Amino acid sequence: MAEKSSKESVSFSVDPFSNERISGHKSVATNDATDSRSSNTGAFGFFKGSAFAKAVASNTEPPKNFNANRRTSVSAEAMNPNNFKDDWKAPVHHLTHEQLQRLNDSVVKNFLFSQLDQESLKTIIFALEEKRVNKGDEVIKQGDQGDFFYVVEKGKVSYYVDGKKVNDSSNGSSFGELALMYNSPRAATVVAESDCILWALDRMTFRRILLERTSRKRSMYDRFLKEVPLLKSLSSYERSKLADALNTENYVEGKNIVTQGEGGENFYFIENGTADVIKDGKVVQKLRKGDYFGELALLYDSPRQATVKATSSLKVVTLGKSGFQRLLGPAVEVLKLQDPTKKMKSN
Ligand SMILES: Nc1ncnc2c1ncn2[C@@H]1O[C@@H]2COP(=O)(O)O[C@H]2[C@H]1O
Repeated sequence: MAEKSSKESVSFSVDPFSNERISGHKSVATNDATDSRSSNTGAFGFFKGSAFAKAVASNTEPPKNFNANRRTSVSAEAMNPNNFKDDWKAPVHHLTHEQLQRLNDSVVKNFLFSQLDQESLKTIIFALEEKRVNKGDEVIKQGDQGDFFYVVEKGKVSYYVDGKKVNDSSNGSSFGELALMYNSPRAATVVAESDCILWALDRMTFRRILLERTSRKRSMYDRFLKEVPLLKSLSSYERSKLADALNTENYVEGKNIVTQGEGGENFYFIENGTADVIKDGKVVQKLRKGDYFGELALLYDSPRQATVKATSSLKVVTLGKSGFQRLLGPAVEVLKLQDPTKKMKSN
């Protein structure tokens, strides 16, 4: 297919309090490779210092040749992102300052975007398109071809497979990745349970920027998650969504992972190695592969109730607060029932 190169002028010199739209104006196809983009970080004082501000206001070059509406045939794409053709262009949408503010406050905080480099984050931000749907609207129909991946800014959606409700999700969740990842028909119907604000990301931008990470994480954590007793009640799809949110950390023997009295942001599973749980200077529990810790601070918004120290070289899988509340599903009830501080009191 003959591809045109494009040139777009991305002007960031807008009044942050105006409703003026910010972005590359929708791509204008020309054969001129020169770039008239300018950036003005001053306009982004609102998001000062954040990864979001840096991504949005960065001077670095967005991918060349943005093109809003190109649709690549499914069969032409390989699963391996390295095999993508290099003439890809992400769409660039106009975003108001108010939209950017909302993205900054919610969607961009999603773990899916948290470890992206600045350039990728910027591409994603401007490729996102706001979609408002009403209660009862069908956002995705099972069996259809996949076009967009969605992140829920606000509202609740339900998932139906063969007419039967399988689960639901709300603020901060995402859906519609399967058909884009596997070039398969939509695996479920997605219906808005309330009026919703969604952000849609086109399939090619999803594949170019999020596919590899998502596939890698899902396959990397799948075997381990299947073996964690706490997660036995999760479906394989719920385990996949959980895997998206996980990260790995390594500690040397003797290092504290969490410290009694401090605040807590993460929940941990031990992937390899051993650790001691130490409360008021006394070892109260020994942990090994498949065990978890760090749940109490997140369940009750309390300081860490004990210190956890690596007693060998230790590899842990971490889950942040928002994922913890959203992705552990029925396992959260199990965590509450198994609260070790309650067990200690009743002993
Ligand atoms: N149990 C489930 N099985 C399949 N898809 C699900 C399930 N729960 C939620 N979904 C989401 O529903 C989406 C429908 O479109 P996709 O198949 O692209 O991706 C699917 C998932 O993101």
